[in-house]
Amino acid sequence: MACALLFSRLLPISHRLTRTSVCVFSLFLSYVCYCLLFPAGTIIQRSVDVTLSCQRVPTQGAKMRIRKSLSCVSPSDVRPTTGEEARLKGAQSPPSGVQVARNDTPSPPMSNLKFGNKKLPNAIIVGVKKGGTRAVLEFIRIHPDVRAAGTETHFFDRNYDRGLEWYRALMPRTLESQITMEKTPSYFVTKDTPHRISAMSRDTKLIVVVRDPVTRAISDYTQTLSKTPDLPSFQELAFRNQSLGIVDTSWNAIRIGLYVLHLENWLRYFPQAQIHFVSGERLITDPAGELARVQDFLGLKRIVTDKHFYFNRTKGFPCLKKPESSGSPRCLGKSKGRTHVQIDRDAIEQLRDFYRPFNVRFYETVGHDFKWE
Ligand SMILES: Nc1ncnc2c1ncn2[C@@H]1O[C@H](COP(=O)(O)OS(=O)(=O)O)[C@@H](OP(=O)(O)O)[C@H]1O
Repeated sequence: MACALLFSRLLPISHRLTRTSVCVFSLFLSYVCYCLLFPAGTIIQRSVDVTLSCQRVPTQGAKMRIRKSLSCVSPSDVRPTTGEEARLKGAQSPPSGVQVARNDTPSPPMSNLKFGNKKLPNAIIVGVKKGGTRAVLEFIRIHPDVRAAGTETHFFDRNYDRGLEWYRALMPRTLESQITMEKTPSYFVTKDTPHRISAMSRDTKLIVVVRDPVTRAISDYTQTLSKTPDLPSFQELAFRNQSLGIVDTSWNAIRIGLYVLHLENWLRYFPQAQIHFVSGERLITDPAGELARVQDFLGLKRIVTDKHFYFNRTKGFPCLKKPESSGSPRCLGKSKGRTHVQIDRDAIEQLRDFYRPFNVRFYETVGHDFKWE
């Protein structure tokens, strides 16, 4: 418009052009100036680019929708990203040509998102040796909210000096909703273990699988004999003087069965409500019933039920229809459910007499009669 006014002033007045022709000429000059300042097609081309960028991205599924929104952002929309967005970007890189501001905050690796983190156990099967601890662990770990260390860690009795991080590293990865478990049966009879577990966490839930101490001692002896064939006889180890009925309580196979004495040590550090006792006998006759109580104790939904078990006649024990690690039925290994060494009746009766008062005290303390007679 300024060009047009200037031009009209320069025209000789004598030409006496009409007002209308000046206006038309001014408009023409305005158009020429405009075209010189803004090359043709610039605005049109840009708007086409943005439209194509959005159309190229498929729109099925949530991830695709997120990608679409990223690819369609205008530069003014670009801003530092939140952790969640950064993770999404890790999975889906933005399309070429779209500049997205980088977030320098490291996002968790995808492996963490997929498998969770290694956590110290929330619940530990602390005993007793030969009580049925492996069966309880294998049965409870088919629950989707339970993950367990496969092998016995012996952290609180043999490896305590290695530190909690060493222990944590042995644990499986768990999601926030899952609980971590391990089993080491020797914990129950190790003096230092209760206070060490309580130092890790006073909230740790404890499970003890108990079994008739006489049968347990024979099972223990059978296992040792399988590894040490020249072992003295059961009676020689169990009694200081069998004719007088004096039992050798220094022999581990006998000592472990004095449940009430070991329990007293645990009760100095943990309230009884935090210790759950599984009957080793009922674990064989009614695994689903015992597992229902274990799930209740752990605050889990009752998912492991009688549908998960079948009785294997050859093995003579309940087995899993579908264990955690595979889709086929599975019984516990050969070392679980062995034929016991024959022990004479008198020795068994003497041991029953020996254990009776300890058993009664144990029943009274835990408020349950296990009927070991
Ligand atoms: N379903 C099933 N299958 C096989 N075995 C079963 C099962 N349920 C309980 N049990 C009993 O578990 C006993 C072994 O106990 P533990 O696993 O605690 O032994 S160990 O301390 O880990 O060595 C083992 O003891 P033994 O019979 O003396 O071998 C079994 O009686």
